[in-house]
Amino acid sequence: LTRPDAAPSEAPAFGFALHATDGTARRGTVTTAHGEIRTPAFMPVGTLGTVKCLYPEQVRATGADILLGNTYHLMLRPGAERVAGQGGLHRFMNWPHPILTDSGGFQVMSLAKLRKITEKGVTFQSHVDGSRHELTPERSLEIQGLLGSDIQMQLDECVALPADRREMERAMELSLRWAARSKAAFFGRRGHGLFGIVQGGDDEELRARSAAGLVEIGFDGYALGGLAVGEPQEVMFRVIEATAPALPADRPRYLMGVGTPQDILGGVARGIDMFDCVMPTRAGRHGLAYTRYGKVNLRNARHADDPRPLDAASDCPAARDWSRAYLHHLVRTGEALGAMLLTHVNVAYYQSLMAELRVAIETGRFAEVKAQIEADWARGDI
Ligand SMILES: Nc1nc(=O)c2cc3nc(NCCN4CCCCC4)[nH]c3cc2[nH]1
Repeated sequence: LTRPDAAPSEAPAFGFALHATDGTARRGTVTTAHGEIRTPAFMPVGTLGTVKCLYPEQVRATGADILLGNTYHLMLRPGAERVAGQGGLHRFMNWPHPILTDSGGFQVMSLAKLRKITEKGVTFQSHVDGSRHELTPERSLEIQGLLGSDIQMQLDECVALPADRREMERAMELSLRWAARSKAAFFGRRGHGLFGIVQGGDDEELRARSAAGLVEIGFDGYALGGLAVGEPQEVMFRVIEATAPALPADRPRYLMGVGTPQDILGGVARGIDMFDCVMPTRAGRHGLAYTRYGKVNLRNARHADDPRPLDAASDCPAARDWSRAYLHHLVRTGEALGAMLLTHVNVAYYQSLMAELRVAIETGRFAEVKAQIEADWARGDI
């Protein structure tokens, strides 16, 4: 197994250092009990304690500093107390680096049945076996503590867009009350942080009230929730532009559930530090590759006799050492290696994009690097 978790007394304090800015783009480092996170950062999603189709060491080799896990899924299977009994999620999945866990509210609304939201919390039926469960701000943090996650998220309510203003206001104000309860319930072991989540839909006044309320309570970092829920990209960017400046510059900013490479590039440009999305892993299992020159659908017959790798210049073996013809064959036949290789390609591409942006901000060349990346995407895969 991996090295034993750092004893609480040795763990460094949770922190964020801002090293450089270029316009509104930021380059920083988050410090946690399980190590440092270079920002801007992309978190591969490991919902059930695994980044699907990859070994943890492969994920690490792509440059990922932190993974995302889900309270909702892990509380149902295998159960938070069971994971704690196995030494916590880091040891359970053999990932000795930082882990962030989502709080479960969003997943309940998108997956569970018979959901009921009250002031106390949310009750729901498991989408797995119909069993009944309750999540409150306090229980969500208890679960995240049992999992041992380094960055814990408050329980919140995310409304789908478009929504009417009263609905967005109600959910935002409930989330703020749950934020205060989360702060009171959070026993942050050394090196562990609690993030508040800004809500307010696409209404800039509600977003400003939510941000101000969270800053008043005080968190180790601030997430922008309620986005990537069906709104156009320009609406998401407008909300980020209205919200980011209202958040403390010396705390990480995390845009939840985002997104495509284009969304991430625009988010970094507007001052976002952390991202997560199922896109690279899910797309890999469906035969879709992300490359420097855009997306390549390996199901397409045009690849059947193409001897070229996806990207001969990549340092990811999956993008460099196999032909498109072979990848096409694996995808068409539904072979497991197809999902494994394309997941590896995609996670490695997302990490190479983040690494390129971190260097661009450090060297004051963000605008020209952004333009070159967008030109390469426009050129397309030839
Ligand atoms: N606690 C919490 N609060 C949110 O407001 C939230 C908002 C979110 N918005 C997304 N969007 C996910 C979009 N994703 C794009 C690729 C296909 C599957 C869905 N994930 C989210 C997760 C979230 N978690």
